[in-house]
Amino acid sequence: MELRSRKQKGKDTTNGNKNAGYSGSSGEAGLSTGASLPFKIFHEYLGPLFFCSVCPWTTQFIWYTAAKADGSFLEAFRQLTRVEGFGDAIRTFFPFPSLLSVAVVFGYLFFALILHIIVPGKRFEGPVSPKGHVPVYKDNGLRCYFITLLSLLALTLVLKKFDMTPSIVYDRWGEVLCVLNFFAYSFCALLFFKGILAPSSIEHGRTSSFMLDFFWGTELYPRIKGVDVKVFTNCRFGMNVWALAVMLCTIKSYEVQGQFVLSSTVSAIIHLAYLTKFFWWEAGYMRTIDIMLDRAGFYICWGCLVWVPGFYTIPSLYLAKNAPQMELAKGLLILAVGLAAIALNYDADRQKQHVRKENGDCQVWGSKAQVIRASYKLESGETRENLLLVSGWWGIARHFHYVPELMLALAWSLPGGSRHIMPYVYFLWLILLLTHRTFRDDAKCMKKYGDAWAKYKKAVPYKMLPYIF
Ligand SMILES: NC(=O)C1=CN([C@@H]2O[C@H](COP(=O)(O)OP(=O)(O)OC[C@H]3O[C@@H](n4cnc5c(N)ncnc54)[C@H](OP(=O)(O)O)[C@@H]3O)[C@@H](O)[C@H]2O)C=CC1
Ligand SMILES: CC(C)CCC[C@@H](C)[C@H]1CC[C@H]2C3=CC=C4C[C@@H](O)CC[C@]4(C)[C@H]3CC[C@]12C
Repeated sequence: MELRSRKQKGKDTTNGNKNAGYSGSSGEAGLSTGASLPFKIFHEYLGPLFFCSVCPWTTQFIWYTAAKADGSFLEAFRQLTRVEGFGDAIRTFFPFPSLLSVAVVFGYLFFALILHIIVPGKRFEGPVSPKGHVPVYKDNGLRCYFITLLSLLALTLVLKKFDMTPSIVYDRWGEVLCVLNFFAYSFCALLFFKGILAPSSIEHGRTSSFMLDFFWGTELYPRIKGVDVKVFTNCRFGMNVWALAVMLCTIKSYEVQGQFVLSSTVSAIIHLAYLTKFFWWEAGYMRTIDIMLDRAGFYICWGCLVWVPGFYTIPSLYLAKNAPQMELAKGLLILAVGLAAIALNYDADRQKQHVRKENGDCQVWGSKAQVIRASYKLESGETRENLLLVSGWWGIARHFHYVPELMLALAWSLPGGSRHIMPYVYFLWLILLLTHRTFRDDAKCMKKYGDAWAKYKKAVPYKMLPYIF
């Protein structure tokens, strides 16, 4: 069972726009009163409405391109122009789910939930929130991940005895995404009301816009029956389904080609190394923007329930049917670059956390860690202190660790070759997401640390790449 939060459940109906907390975890989505009206309308209504309506079409279109148009967006668009009216478009891109697809989705949701509840893990605390809430978690991510992957391998062997294959899920991917959409939308609606009517902690609130509340969420750390919602949607569901999808696509590629092809195998190994690293470091993930800043709304929850399975899997979905031949030397080089980038990205995340754990009393790259002691205030007025690392990876640029993140994404896309743009779409998306994130994080830290952050910015002036950005 998920451990209970240390802080007592509390009520706070503060308008999310106007919270004065250090990080704006409750108010970050809101606007300062000085924002112009068109911007406010876009930010609070049109933007969220756009994402909530366009994103499901995007993931279905991706599936359609991989499954029905040989990975060619041009061909998929050509076919799109042939559909007659909105109803026909819906039928084409949102295939009516079979019983099997419903069983696969709900069966896996149930499996993941049970696993999360019964698999033991060490208790640990997340960072203190602006209102003083300290979320408590159990560290069982890596165990759940390995059990999940082993279960798929066992299932594959059992099905083989009956001349069946789990890659049937790949063949029904369009339907699976439809079921996931249905579930994710309903779940986000439930979370919206839960955050207003029965919040799990003091970190909740509303803005003046219903659309923004649905998109961004009404609660930062919701729990249902003791289970942390974001741990479940982001880690137990999203990241595990990503790994399962990579494996299913590799099995599909094996069936299509009659052998393991180097290109799809290299891409799969880099993916699985990355995902294993993620679960190894899962406790650290509880200290990132997704958890500290983003509430449990459409963005994070629908994102991890549908966008991760439907969009983050693009290179694998493409390679399942279109894996090109690749020379051994090229494959090994890509593999080496991908694994090195994963190690580098992990080391940067680890370095920052290690220095804080040791209170700066440690070595970074062979010399004493250079730090800025940054104080910040909780909404209660209580003052706390955090260390900002100024040496090591964090002295090169303020988000230098995003560079290896991009490199590894490129490494698992390159095996797709140069016939189509499709395998690179995830990489292109990641450039936008991470660039935007450097601005979001700067704004968040400036608000939290003030002068200390300004001092860090002066010492480390570049956001991601020295002399460039
Ligand atoms: N594939 C994907 O879609 C994405 C992957 N990622 C990956 O997820 C991981 C986490 O990234 P992300 O969530 O963006 O968060 P970061 O790891 O960049 O963490 C940001 C937080 O770290 C703290 N911090 C910032 N600078 C310093 C410093 N110099 N010293 C110590 N602490 C500092 C601040 O939090 P505090 O309040 O504690 O001070 C800041 O808000 C990365 O590996 C990233 O590459 C990230 C985004 C998308
Ligand atoms: C509504 C959609 C258009 C947007 C949804 C975005 C989210 C699904 C993603 C936003 C940030 C992403 C992540 C952040 C950090 C991560 C750590 C990394 O090691 C693994 C990946 C990830 C968990 C990643 C997952 C998707 C997001 C939450």
